[in-house]
Amino acid sequence: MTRLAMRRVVKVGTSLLRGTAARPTTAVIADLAASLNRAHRRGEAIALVTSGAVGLGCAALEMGGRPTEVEALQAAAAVGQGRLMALYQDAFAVRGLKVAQVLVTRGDLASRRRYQNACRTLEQLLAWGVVPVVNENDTLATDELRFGDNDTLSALVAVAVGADELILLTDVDRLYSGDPRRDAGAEPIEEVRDLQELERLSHVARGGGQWGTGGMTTKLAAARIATSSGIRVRLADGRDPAVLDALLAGERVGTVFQPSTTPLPDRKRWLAHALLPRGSVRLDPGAERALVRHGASLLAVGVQAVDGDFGPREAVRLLASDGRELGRGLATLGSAELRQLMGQAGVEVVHRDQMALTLTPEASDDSLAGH
Ligand SMILES: Nc1ncnc2c1ncn2[C@@H]1O[C@H](COP(=O)(O)OP(=O)(O)O)[C@@H](O)[C@H]1O
Ligand SMILES: N[C@@H](CCC(=O)OP(=O)(O)O)C(=O)O
Repeated sequence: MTRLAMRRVVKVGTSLLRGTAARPTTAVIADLAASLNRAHRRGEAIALVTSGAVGLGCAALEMGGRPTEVEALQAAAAVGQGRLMALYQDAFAVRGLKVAQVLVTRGDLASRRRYQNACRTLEQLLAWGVVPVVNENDTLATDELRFGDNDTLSALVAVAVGADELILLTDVDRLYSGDPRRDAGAEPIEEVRDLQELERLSHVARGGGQWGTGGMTTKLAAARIATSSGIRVRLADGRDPAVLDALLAGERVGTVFQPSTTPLPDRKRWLAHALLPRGSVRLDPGAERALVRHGASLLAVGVQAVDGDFGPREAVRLLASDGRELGRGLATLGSAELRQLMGQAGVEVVHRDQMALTLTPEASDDSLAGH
């Protein structure tokens, strides 16, 4: 069935939600509700990914800065998350819109079953015209199973709902060639056309402000996940309420990251981006060419090295001989057995159907040219 109405995921960062003396958090959320309501009335489906639990918790607890200890962050999030939802609920209710709280951890989305569950629940909420308000379950997430920033989470939510567009609202008006806070000569970048250009820009990204977590680094990682899944990404300044209206009207504001014209199919999106790799397998140039150019399965004969400790059917990173990530997949063999068998002919390591490559053949050709 083809969907006619636009489907968008809007991510609102901590830097924005904390508000300022001139525009407090309640005003930020009221403006968001007004803009999203206009899109909703046009029949568009919207999911919101919101930060702010830790920030609002800290404000409620009258802390001067963001604590560094995990317990304090998790406890502050428990205080702030309820407040955050109350603010959204009130602001949206004024306009007759219903919201739903959805809290997830990285571990939830890495499990195929729970990921599919999340997809179904989100789909049901959108079908009811309810706005899902998604955040990481900060209070329970453990170090190895957490996102930490909401950029990556928002990209996976966009993948999960099959969004057309992901809008990242933050406190800077677009991507620059350096952090504009520190580098006055940083040049604006208005369009990133494809994954290769995105890879080339990875060095421009720096960390975030005092309250934000990932800065531009995680926004570019989110753009990589979304665009390789066929989702357009727009990065813009949410401090001016008119900006979201302009974005929702399709106007060119901020930086646009164009979607891949050859997006990964559904299941492979999950394989490539939601799975948590337990180790990595390094390929020789011949194996890289066979996978990237010819869509072949990975055989032990092309494996140069095995890192980490993984069992059969667990996720691994597939690396080129120079360390570039080619993609991810579910291993047929565990790491111990693979170490014994690597270099041998006729042994399958990752079947092509259980593998998602995120490096384009062109980018691979560029780097293989030296071999
Ligand atoms: N290349 C860059 N272009 C634009 N902003 C950058 C860049 N590198 C770092 N930044 C910083 O990233 C910040 C936004 O990230 P962050 O504070 O994590 O916000 P959020 O809470 O919205 O995710 C900006 O305020 C800016 O100072
Ligand atoms: N889940 C956290 C948000 C983490 C965070 O700050 O992310 P980001 O807004 O991407 O810098 C919270 O609600 O406080």
